[in-house]
Amino acid sequence: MKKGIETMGYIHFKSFYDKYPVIQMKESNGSVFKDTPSILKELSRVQEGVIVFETYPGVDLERLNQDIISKLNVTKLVNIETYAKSEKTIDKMLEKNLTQDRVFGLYAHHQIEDFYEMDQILKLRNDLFNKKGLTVVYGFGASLIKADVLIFVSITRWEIQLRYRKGLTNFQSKNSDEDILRKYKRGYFVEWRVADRIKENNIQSMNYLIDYNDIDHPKMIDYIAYENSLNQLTNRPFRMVPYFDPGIWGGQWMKEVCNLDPKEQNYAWSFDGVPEENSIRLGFDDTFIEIPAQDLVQFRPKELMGARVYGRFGKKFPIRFDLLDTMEGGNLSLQVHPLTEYIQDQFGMTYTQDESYYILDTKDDGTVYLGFKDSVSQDAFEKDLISAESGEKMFDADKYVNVFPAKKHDHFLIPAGTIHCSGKNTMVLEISACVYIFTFKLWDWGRQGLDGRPRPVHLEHGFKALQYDRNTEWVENQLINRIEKISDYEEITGLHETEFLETRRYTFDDAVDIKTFGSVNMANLVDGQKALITSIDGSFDDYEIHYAETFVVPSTIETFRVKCLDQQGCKLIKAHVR
Ligand SMILES: O=P(O)(O)OC[C@H]1O[C@](O)(CO)[C@@H](O)[C@@H]1O
Repeated sequence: MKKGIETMGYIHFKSFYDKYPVIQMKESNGSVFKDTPSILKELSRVQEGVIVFETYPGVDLERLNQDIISKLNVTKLVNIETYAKSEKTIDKMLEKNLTQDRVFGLYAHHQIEDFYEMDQILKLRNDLFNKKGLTVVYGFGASLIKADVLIFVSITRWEIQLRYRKGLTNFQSKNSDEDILRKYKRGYFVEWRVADRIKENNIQSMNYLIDYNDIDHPKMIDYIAYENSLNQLTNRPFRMVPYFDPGIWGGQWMKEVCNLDPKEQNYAWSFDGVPEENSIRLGFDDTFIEIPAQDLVQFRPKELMGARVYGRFGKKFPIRFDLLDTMEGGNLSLQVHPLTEYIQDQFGMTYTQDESYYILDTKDDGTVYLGFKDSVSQDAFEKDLISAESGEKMFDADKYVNVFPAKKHDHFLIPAGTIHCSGKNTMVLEISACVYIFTFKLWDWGRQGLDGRPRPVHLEHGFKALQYDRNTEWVENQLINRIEKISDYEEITGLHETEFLETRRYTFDDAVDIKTFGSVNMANLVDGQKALITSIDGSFDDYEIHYAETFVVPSTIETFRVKCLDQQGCKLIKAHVR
């Protein structure tokens, strides 16, 4: 270790991990407004007609009104949300989607019109028709009124989740103190689906987008700059902004490797490869605009993912990378994911949560629980879990489930239906299908969640998913280090034949050329301090990535070159859709 560099011992170099990646945009004819005065100057040019602020659920309407709208020369102001159906009517309408469960619902197919008293909206449309002066309509659903100037006011899913924790309510709900899981469920299964449909239906008419993630510093771009940025992103590698969250089993590794706050108790998850949850920072000179990465999936699906993948998955991004840190932490819950037919029938999701654990690091006793031991009695197993859930006794997981030692660079494949969890002292890079909330916890080791309540266990769902024939021999043969050598530097490491992702690992100390196979690729530098991604045909600028960082390569790039910038050599793992 070099003198003067402080480490906790998980890495022998100073981490270059970038927590706030900004993707620098090249010049466009579009405009960027980097603070409130410049937004006001631009919008004040509109003196007649209707400005519509279509706000994503979770945007602070009071502040929007106070800091921006009230500073315009408004003749008539309409908060569209005052025309929404009552809380009771909406709750009744959503009963089937929200269910009684704390976690799982049914994807909503509603449109924004379903949430509004449409006869009153029609009347409002008539009242506003040809009105003199400036009318401003704002709120979730404001685009029900035809705009002369349409502004999307955007915040990211992670920002919404942080606001839920501070008391943000769901749309038309007085649920400030409600269980966070239920608020998230309402967002995930209903509101975000409806909000993304509004974007889908109105993107062609959008004039500006306000990035309202930082409530004190709104920023804005016009449609040309926005469109041009999406185009640029489909032609270059990029990273999404990661976020980190503590958990009951969380560890200490990411603190050091990802440059996080050492005073936090732990970090469990990092999501950095989930467009629905992560964001992208678009760099314009000395400022940036943060947009949900989902915008790129929604508005450039074919270029981003490739025609073949788009044809198969539509506007759903299929690959997920995330980090699970149990170093000096605890075991994840013992869990299983639904089979495809079950997730389709019960929840309305089209494909399932197939997973894999790529091991980034372990302590000497790092483990992965995977598959059943031989001759397990299903009856005894279920009875023991049921009595463990009722608190009668602890569940003896080791009696039923294989526990395999895990070491750096092992790859464990976890097709849906396989009982599993990462043990403590194991640092996992999860490489999975991009479905991420359909986890049926079976046993949580008798502990409480960080909120002091037991975390939700779903035995009934879990029992329907478990595949009892996945025993020790089957797991050893099918799921652990199924490495196929392609060349001196390239190997296929998975996933299992029932999973639609293929993963390839590259070991190199100079440079490698990596094919994308007509699919979007997601990759992570799993060894080496840094590497440079370069274009073979000069179509994009060099892009530096660092140890443990995840990045995306759009399908438009057929082959990319990665140069190792570490004398000790590099390893990179990437996934594409088969
Ligand atoms: O349920 P636990 O114990 O928090 O496990 C970690 C979770 O994170 C995921 O890996 C990703 O969401 C799930 O598969 C899993 O439920």
